[in-house]
Amino acid sequence: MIQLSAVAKTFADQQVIAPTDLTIDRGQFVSLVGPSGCGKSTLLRLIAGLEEATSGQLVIDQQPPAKMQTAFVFQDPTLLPWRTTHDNIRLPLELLGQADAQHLAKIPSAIRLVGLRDEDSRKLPRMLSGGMRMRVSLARALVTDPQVLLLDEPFAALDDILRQQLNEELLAIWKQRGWTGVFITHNVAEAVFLSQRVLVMSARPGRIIADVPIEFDAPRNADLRATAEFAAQCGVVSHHLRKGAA
Ligand SMILES: Nc1ncnc2c1ncn2[C@@H]1O[C@H](COP(=O)(O)OP(=O)(O)OP(=O)(O)O)[C@@H](O)[C@H]1O
Repeated sequence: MIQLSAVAKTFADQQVIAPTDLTIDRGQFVSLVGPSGCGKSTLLRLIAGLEEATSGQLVIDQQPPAKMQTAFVFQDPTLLPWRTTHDNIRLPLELLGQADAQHLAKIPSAIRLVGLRDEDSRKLPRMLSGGMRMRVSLARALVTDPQVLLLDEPFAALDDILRQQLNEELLAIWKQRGWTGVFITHNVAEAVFLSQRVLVMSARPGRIIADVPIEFDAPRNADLRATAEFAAQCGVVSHHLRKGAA
């Protein structure tokens, strides 16, 4: 469980995040939407332990976040160009001192989990499409079996159909692996499709102004996007977004 109690963040006298209380249950998938610059990435970095709160307390399963196993996926896949798919995915295991046979054996299943083929494991990033590079980035995050997966606009650079396909695959992986997910997006439909809750932040200093439960049953697929209920949920989130940006 991720728990924030009155967590605030200030950079050089400018408050970016106003005191915020938030609880995210273990295994929940939550999206974070809000106007540009409202502090979404900063909140994610606080959860990852990459930034320290200026005040308040943030714990994951009662521990400070730096001690927990979290993994990040960014919009830019940031693959090392001289390393193959396999060796890019191997990198976090090396950094964690886990480059032993038992851990390395997880790489082929991570490659298959994200929809890549075994032969892709020998390719360099320049030989892969944008979507395939994002899959490698996702596999690199998942190979360490994180408890918390933090995703900062991972699919923003991809075309819409591929983005929808990756949304569906991400949900299937989440169901299978059960990590806690915190997903930043500017796309309301993406947030509603993926999440059990959509948190809406206000303009800076960021505050959570709405916590919208999304209760669609599994499986969530392309048919769901075409329903009136889905459009209505997107409308609710958009309404809060407009209020928060004002
Ligand atoms: N390390 C830092 N030092 C100083 N200011 C920072 C730092 N990191 C973020 N900021 C500022 O904090 C504010 C919030 O940034 P953040 O990236 O969290 O917003 P965001 O909601 O993710 O934005 P976007 O949607 O455009 O990606 C911005 O004004 C940014 O310039």
